[in-house]
Amino acid sequence: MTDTILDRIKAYKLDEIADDKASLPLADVEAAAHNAPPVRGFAEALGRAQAKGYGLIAEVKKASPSKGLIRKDFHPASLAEAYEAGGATCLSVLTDRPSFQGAKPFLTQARKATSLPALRKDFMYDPYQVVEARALHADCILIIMASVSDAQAAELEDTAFDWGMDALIEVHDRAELDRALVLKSPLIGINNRNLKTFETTLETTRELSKAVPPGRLMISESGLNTPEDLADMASCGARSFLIGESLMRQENVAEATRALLKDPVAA
Ligand SMILES: O=P(O)(O)OC[C@@H](O)[C@@H](O)c1c[nH]c2ccccc12
Repeated sequence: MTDTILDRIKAYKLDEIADDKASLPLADVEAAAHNAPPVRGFAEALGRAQAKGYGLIAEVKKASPSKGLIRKDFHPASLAEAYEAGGATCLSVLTDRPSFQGAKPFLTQARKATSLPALRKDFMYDPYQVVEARALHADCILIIMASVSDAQAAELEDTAFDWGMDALIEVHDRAELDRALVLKSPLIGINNRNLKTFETTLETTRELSKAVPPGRLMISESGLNTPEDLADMASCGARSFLIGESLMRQENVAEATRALLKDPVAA
């Protein structure tokens, strides 16, 4: 079978982690994590936001493997400020370089420019990366069920909780959702994009949302473009969203964020 993009990402990520561990031992990363500013409650902020409207995790994203360069004029701190001004609840910052042209300092820069909790958006396999996320000031990490075993997922989640962070558990099909529900985290992200084929359809949230039990906080991820899309997802019970590309393509990001969050019925 030919490799999927996810297989290729995993291969270079494991090499990267080995290199990072060799140049900066875990004890040093832990020391940096201990010196990081206090955690901002990520799940708590989403819960509060969606109690009165929508929760928005706005993504600082320069490029992607499927779309190439998304935004030329790219300054993580000013983009984060624009998101906050437009009403975003949380930030997501890509730290993966080979596929997304991200960088680890982008996370620290974006978070520091706002008072919003921030997600480290990367492909996580090793607890080392979770501690590193906190050292970069992350408040939440991503666990992609499509690319980890059950044991790995539990280990990543435990490490996040040990450091006071939240964990967003990402799923794309029913089997991944069932595995995610064995974990402790209340945050379930339904990715509308298949990370193996890049096919994106909101049908994924429409279908999988039916199997998410009450008590979990559902986040619809990827391929969301309009207030009507958000209303569609909300009618399935997903009132929090992870959105990158459609906002990153706009010249005025604050204005675009505000416009996207407008209730399409009231507007
Ligand atoms: O740019 P979009 O279509 O709004 O999607 C954002 C986010 O959901 C997407 O970047 C994403 C979801 N899961 C991921 C895992 C790794 C990298 C990226 C992602």
